[in-house]
Amino acid sequence: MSSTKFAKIHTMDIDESIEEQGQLSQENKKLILSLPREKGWRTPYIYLFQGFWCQPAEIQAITTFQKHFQAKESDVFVATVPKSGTTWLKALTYAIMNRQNHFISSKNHPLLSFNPHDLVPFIEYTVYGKHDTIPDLSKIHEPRLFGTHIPFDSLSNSIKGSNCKIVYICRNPFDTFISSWTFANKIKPPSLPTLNLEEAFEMYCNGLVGFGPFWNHMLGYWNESKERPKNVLFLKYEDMKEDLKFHLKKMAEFLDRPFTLEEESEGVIENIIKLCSFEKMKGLEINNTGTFGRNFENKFLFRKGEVGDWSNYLSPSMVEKLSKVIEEKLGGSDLNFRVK
Ligand SMILES: Nc1ncnc2c1ncn2[C@@H]1O[C@H](COP(=O)(O)OS(=O)(=O)O)[C@@H](OP(=O)(O)O)[C@H]1O
Repeated sequence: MSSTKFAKIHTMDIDESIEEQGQLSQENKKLILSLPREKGWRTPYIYLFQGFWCQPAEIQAITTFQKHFQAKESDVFVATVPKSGTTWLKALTYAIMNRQNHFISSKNHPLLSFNPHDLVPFIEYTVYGKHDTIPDLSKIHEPRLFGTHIPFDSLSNSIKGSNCKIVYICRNPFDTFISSWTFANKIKPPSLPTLNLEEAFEMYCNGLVGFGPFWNHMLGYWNESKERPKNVLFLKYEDMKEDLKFHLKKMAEFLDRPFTLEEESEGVIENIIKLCSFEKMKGLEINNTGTFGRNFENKFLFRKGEVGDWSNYLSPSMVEKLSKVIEEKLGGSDLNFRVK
């Protein structure tokens, strides 16, 4: 594997978050300087890169990933809109994929001692984001499981051209917004002021949010799931909440690991549901003490886990405005959401 040298940048001409987020190569610094930027949610700025908004360190990780990642046919990606059920979907996918080696009812199941983000690492944070050399992925046990928030169009060509599987989840934009806003204020550096609800809401409605606009993110995977249903499975948080058993069976079939009749009669599906439930995961020691990604506390990943909590925050005029945005941006597709 080749290695890339990342030079430490000592300038104030981009923004301080670049220094905070780590080292950038000269090439990436030049690239970032050329991009449109706007105020960020938990970094001073976010940058418009390949049609979506993200932070400098993410841009560097994504460009390295795009250049170097070689997909394998057996790879599985858990792709998500941030704050739409990523942690839950990673846990469910891991449990399904590994149930021959890790029995769901085992007291030593990895999901009892590791946060799902450690078991299914993010491409743009953990796999490429923390390295100043290109990571050697050749020794990872197959099938490899990765997570990502990267929009479909920006996945590496090797993924788009391969037979690997992508499980995607999104969530109604009202709850996704509240989850994103509360999370951003919990994990932002103390140097940044608290982001108020109204300001964050305007940014969200204008598409200015990490990996947004959210409508483009959803439509990219939605369209691909229709074109290549064997490769992209499109899920919604609300549907999973409503009937998880049905969706677990769908996921297992999509991942070529259907539940056998014996497994069904032994209650394997119900045990996966319990193992990955909000209450179970929130109660684990690892999820109260550990950290993930860039040292964010695991406990912030588990807030309420409900459909409809937005109604405790948004005014009628905000609801009207976001409904209009959703209609305008997604109305032409047959993609819609249950919001309560
Ligand atoms: N097991 C389980 N079941 C149902 N819901 C769950 C579960 N785990 C996390 N959550 C809720 O998901 C929201 C966090 O979203 P993500 O996991 O996508 O966050 S992240 O993008 O990975 O940071 C966040 O939603 P809100 O509670 O509405 O903020 C979490 O509470």
